[in-house]
Order: sequence, then structure tokens, then C-alpha cells
Amino acid sequence: MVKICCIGAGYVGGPTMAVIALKCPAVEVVVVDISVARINAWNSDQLPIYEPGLDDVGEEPLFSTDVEKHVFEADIIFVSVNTPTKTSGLGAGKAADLTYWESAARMIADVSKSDKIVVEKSTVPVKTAEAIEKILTHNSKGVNYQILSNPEFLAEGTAIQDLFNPDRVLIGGRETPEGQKAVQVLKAVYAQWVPEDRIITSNLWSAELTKLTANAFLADRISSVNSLTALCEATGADVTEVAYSVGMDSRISPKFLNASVGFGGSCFQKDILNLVYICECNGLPEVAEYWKHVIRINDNQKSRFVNRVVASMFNTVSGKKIAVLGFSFKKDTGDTRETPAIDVCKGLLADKASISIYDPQVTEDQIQRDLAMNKFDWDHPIHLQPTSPATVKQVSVTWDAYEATKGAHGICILTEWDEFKGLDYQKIYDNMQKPAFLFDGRNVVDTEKLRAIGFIVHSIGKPLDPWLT
Ligand SMILES: NC(=O)c1ccc[n+]([C@@H]2O[C@H](COP(=O)([O-])OP(=O)(O)OC[C@H]3O[C@@H](n4cnc5c(N)ncnc54)[C@H](O)[C@@H]3O)[C@@H](O)[C@H]2O)c1
Ligand SMILES: O=c1ccn([C@@H]2O[C@H](COP(=O)(O)OP(=O)(O)O[C@H]3O[C@H](CO)[C@@H](O)[C@H](O)[C@H]3O)[C@@H](O)[C@H]2O)c(=O)[nH]1
Repeated sequence: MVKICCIGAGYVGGPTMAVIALKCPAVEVVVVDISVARINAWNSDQLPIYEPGLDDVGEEPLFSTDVEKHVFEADIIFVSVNTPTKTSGLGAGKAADLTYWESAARMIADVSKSDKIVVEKSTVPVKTAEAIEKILTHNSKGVNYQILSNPEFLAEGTAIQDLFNPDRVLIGGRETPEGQKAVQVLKAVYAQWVPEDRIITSNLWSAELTKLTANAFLADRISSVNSLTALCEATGADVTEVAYSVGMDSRISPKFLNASVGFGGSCFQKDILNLVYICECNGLPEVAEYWKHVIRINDNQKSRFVNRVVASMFNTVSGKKIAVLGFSFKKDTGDTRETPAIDVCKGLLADKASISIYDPQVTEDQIQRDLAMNKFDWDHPIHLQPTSPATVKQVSVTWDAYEATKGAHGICILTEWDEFKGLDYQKIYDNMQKPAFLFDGRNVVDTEKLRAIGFIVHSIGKPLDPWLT
């Protein structure tokens, strides 16, 4: 029986292996992690991540902390560990920190006694496979290793449907007979449920670069539409109408054109910074500059939102209660890595606001840690992050949207959770200070209905409320 071992039981490793275990009954699947808490959570009823449909996948891989035993026994090893942005040293603030990847590779080299296929599942800089190959082969003791790049394209919140029905699976390998044989072995795993024409094979470097490029293109679309929101607000155009009509062109497509307070998540910014760094290292400053702008527009979008809130509320939010609805970086996930809510809250706190936060999936502990943490520290293994950072006193967290908004001067909607569309806004308005402001960072509410209730409403990229002009 073929044995697969995945190193890293996170947002990618857990769901991906659950689906492989379900679809490939003839394969033994084990997921290992250095974090005991994470593995314990996978083995309990309280899964460590919130992902719709994950509970119903059925077949479960084995989750274990016995990393070395399972790596030793495996034929195929997926490596799905953190690859955060470096915070210090060469390339700080841009380059990918490959500490966790390298330590996994060294451990594989230490314990292996039989030939292995090592699969890059983490998102890594182009040419990482070469470095990994060097680490493995210099310590090989006669073991043969084939490195494959098999980047993951799932999005959080839709991970299970993305895995069941992927647009494509990409496998990059060495163009040698051994490399091509390894590609076919991995292809056979995916072919258990993915149609053959959606399994693409390429050389290693194309596969590694495709992942960074795909995220850069997706983030670029959001920055493109977000860059026009201020112009829409200034001219009376409606960004939703503009995006809809532009997206009707089949060459452009309607997907991923929702204007927002900014994109978040653990991938987009990290992967673009990584691309920028690689371009700089290859003597391509103009290309690096081009992609940097995607992030600049995103940062600008978040500060523009904060400025709008403060400017609208008589140029100060000092001592005012601002309710924040939604803290995760998108709906249907409890993940807060690089969520725009962090920057917005920090901006409001800098203006001395008092913030009351409600998110259906994010705990108070997580929010406090996020607001206390330094930039880029959020993407390291959880047990290596600071355990008891200081609490931000002006922030309270509730488990109820009505409680969060009670007595508030203003509301900021920062995540597009479906339940925010169906709230009783008349009840919320009645319990707020007047004038009651609502700043919709996700364009989820019916602006006209809320204005009829009495709210002063600001929706991203929509014609301005008369109060704000
Ligand atoms: N989250 C996503 O939606 C997504 C999608 C596609 C690709 N990716 C990429 O996949 C990789 C993993 O992302 P994630 O979101 O699953 O991260 P994650 O933080 O949820 O999971 C990573 C896990 O790896 C473990 N780990 C780190 N070093 C280890 C080691 N040496 N041995 C054993 N375990 C170790 C950590 O404890 C953690 O549980 C990243 O490179 C990311 O860019 C993420
Ligand atoms: O039209 C849109 C679409 C998305 N977003 C925001 O963009 C961010 C990222 O969203 P999404 O891409 O749906 O979620 P991720 O889980 O970050 O997935 C991205 O990053 C993953 C990690 O690399 C890739 O695997 C996925 O293909 C890629 O979509 C979120 O803050 C969204 O709210 C918008 O503001 N407007």
C-alpha cells in the first residue's frame, strides 16, 4: 500500500489530506505536525480550523505528532508548512522565510532509509526545489529523492469544493526519466477524482512560478477595482455597476471584481512580496515596482476607509464607540491572518476610538493577539507565537451583533458574513447614538433601505451619502 505523509496540519494540509484519504482508499494517509495542540484539535470534535463541509468529508486521515516515524514509512511526503514573510535579516519584509521548510527537509534527510517523492505543497519562491534537492541529496545516504512542485490553489471558506472540483491540479517535476516517473505517480493519486485534462504537468520552475503568478493576478484584480472606488465616490459612479458591466466582457470575466476595504488572508500579500523580492534579486526593478503597486493600493484602501470613518464623524472618534462587524479576512473562515480588520481597528484605535467587535468565528483571544502582534508575526506556527501579549483595553469582543452595536456611534462592516445582510437594522438604529453612521467595507447592506431608517451610510465605491458630500 502506498503511504502518503503530509508535514503540516494546517488550512492546506488538513483539508487536502482529508480529500485524498476519501478519494484514494488504497492509499494510507497520515498528517503530522510539530504542534501538539493542533494535532490534538484534529483528533477532537473541535477542529482547529473552521471550513464549511470539512466535517462532512467522512474519511479521516490519521493525525499524529510522531513526525519521524511517519516520514520514515512514507513513499510520498507532502510538505505544507508555513512560509511566512521574513521579519529580519536579508530580504526582511519581502522574502519568504523558509526556516520551517528547511527544517522539514533536514528531518526528512535524517530519518529516510527508502526512496521518497517529496512534494512542495507550501507556496515557495521559484527555485526552492533546487535548494531542497541540495539539502536532501547532500545528506542522502544512498536514498533517492524526487522533488515535485504541486502548489495548492484552494481558497479558504470554499476549500472542500475547491479540492473536490479543482479548476486544475498542477504538477511540476524534473525533466528526467526519474522526475517524469514521479510526476506520473502523483498524477495517479489525483486522477482518482480529477479529470485527466485538468491535471497539468510542467517543469518545476514553471509550477513554482505559476502559484505566485496566480495569486498576484487575483490580487491585482481586486486592487484594480479598489483603485477606482474613490473615483466612483467622487463622481457619483457606482463601482458595483461599473464592475458588473466590465465583467460581462468574457475576456475579463465577472469573478473577483468585488470592491472592498482591501484584500487580506495569509497568501496574497506574502506571495506578491515574495514575487517582488525575486524580481529584485534577478535585476528587474521595474517588474518589482509594478507588483508592489498592488499592495500599495491595498494599503491605501484600508487607510482611506479609516480616514472616511474619522472624517465623517466630525473628524474625531476619540472616546466614541465603534462597532466592528466581522474580523476574519473573508466570510466562512475564522482565519484572521492579514485581515484588513487589523489595520482598520489599529487606525481607529490610533484616533482613540473604543471598539466593540463581533465575528461569528473569531475568539476574543485571537482578536487581542492580532491587535497586539507585530506585522508578519501572524503566519508562524501557533505554538511559536507570543502566548500572552498585552490586551488592548479599548477593545471589547462580544458574541452578538446587537450587543456590539448597542450605544455605538458608528458601525464598520469589515467581513461579508451572510448574516450581516439579514440583521434587524431598525432595532440596531434604535439602540445607537445619533447621528448613527454605518461604513460598509464589503457592500453587503442595502444602502437605500438603511438611509430610509435614518443611518448615514458609506458604501465602498458608491455615490456618497448627502451628509458626506
Ligand atoms: N491557507 C491557504 O488557503 C493556502 C492555500 C494555498 C497555499 N497555501 C500555502 O500553504 C502553506 C501552508 O499554509 P497553511 O495556511 O496551511 O498554514 P498553517 O499555519 O495553517 O499550517 C502550517 C502547519 O505547519 C506546521 N509546521 C511548521 N513547521 C513544521 C515542521 N518543521 N514539521 C511539522 N510541522 C510543521 C505548523 O505547526 C502548522 O500547523 C503556506 O506556504 C501557504 O502559503 C495556503
Ligand atoms: O472580489 C473580491 C475577491 C476577494 N476579495 C478579498 O480577497 C481576499 C482573499 O480572498 P480569496 O482569494 O477568496 O481567499 P484566500 O483563501 O486568500 O485564497 C487565495 O489565496 C490562496 C492561498 O495561496 C490561493 O490558494 C487561492 O487560490 C486564492 O484565491 C479576501 O480578503 C477577500 O475578501 C475581495 O476583496 N474582492
